Amino acid sequence: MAKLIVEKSAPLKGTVKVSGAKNSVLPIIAASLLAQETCVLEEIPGLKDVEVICEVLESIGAKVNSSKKGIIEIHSSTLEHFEAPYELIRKMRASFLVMGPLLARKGRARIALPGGCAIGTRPIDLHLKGFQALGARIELGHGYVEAVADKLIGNKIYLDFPSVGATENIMMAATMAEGITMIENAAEEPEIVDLANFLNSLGAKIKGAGTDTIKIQGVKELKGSKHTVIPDRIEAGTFMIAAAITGGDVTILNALPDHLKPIIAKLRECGVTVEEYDEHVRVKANGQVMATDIKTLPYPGFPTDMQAQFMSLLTVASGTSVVIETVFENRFMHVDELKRMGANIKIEGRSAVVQGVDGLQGAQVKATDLRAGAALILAGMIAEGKTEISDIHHIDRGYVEIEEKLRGLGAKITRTKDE
Ligand SMILES: CC(=O)N[C@H]1[C@@H](OP(=O)(O)OP(=O)(O)OC[C@H]2O[C@@H](n3ccc(=O)[nH]c3=O)[C@H](O)[C@@H]2O)O[C@H](CO)[C@@H](O)[C@@H]1O
Ligand SMILES: C=C(OP(=O)(O)O)C(=O)O
Repeated sequence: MAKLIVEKSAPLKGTVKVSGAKNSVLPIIAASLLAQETCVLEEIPGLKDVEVICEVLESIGAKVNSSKKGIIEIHSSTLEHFEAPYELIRKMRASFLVMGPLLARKGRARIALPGGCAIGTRPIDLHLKGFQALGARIELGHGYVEAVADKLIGNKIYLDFPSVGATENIMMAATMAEGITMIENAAEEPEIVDLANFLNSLGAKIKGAGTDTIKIQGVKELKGSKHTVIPDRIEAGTFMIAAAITGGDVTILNALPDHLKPIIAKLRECGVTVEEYDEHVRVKANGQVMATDIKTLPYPGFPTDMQAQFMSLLTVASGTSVVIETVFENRFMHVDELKRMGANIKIEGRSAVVQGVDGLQGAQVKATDLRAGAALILAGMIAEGKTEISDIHHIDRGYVEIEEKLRGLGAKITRTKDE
């Protein structure tokens, strides 16, 4: 299997451009199933996950044209099937996001249960609770969940936790339900706002996205539209840490400071300079990084998807940091790998206590999940010697041309070919 080889690099310098957001594009592609006319999506990142969701759409009967780089055209006027098989759901949990649109379009959806993954058990109870509240009957069996509804009817739905996926799935299902749906304790992530903006461009009537209460007035039909996906705030955050950890000075283009508030605040607490502009940020290191504490929370709190990368930075900070993971119950898989590189980290329940060390050493390590993989690249750039990262298919799920982009900033990183 291919590996990434990372060597100790000079301070990163220069400019890098962030791609469209993975976590926006996946629900938006799923939402295209709701449209009777063509949808044209722009700023599409060339990611493995995007290929998988397009395969899911095609398996349902949508026509997907991705011949132009960065643009996808989707035609969903006729949908032949209402089922997404295990082979596709297994590849990517976010495939489950086709359930809401299929239920709205076909009155029926049969989707393989996604199951857990390296970062937690990741149940879908809140998605199902929402569909039931809209009038769907839910049946579970043989590893599949089936939802059926002659007609969806708007309702008030309170989410026990502001789940991103549940908010998206319910919002999509409700676009064509009869009457008004209110989602309370909804997720407030920028990707929810992007999805709502896309749905509204198709003719949906959604208000309040980006707050904890989303109101959806059902409409009869959705048309087509053209939409540009927002920048990936997690990719931007990863480059920000890359600048900070190597003692560099990097300008990150296509990065919205408004979406990066907790990352900017925490980097400043570490003593790093962050300059904010309309659509870019500049990150400049100022010598030794200082320890700080982090607690992951739903947006606008510190994102769980940046926890592993920030921890890499804290491994070499002066002093002791505490990192608390509250969103996923098992998102510390990178800790053992960082410890193999000489980090001093102790896990106590949902907290990791990171005692800064003078330096890291290169080692053979494994990307246990997407962001764990990104964290190891960051650690590899400051470690003495060579770091060899295996299982990099996880990294390719969420980062476009990561080694080319980092090399453009002066990093020493190469990919070995598949054996
Ligand atoms: C494709 C995508 O957008 N992925 C993101 C999305 O994942 P995803 O949408 O899966 O994350 P959720 O916000 O749903 O999950 C947050 C927490 O809620 C729990 N939960 C969720 C649904 C449910 O029905 N029941 C339940 O208990 C989960 O197990 C987890 O502990 O948001 C996460 C939290 O910001 C990010 O880490 C992921 O990168
Ligand atoms: C956890 C992540 O993604 P997904 O929900 O697609 O697994 C992530 O992007 O870090």
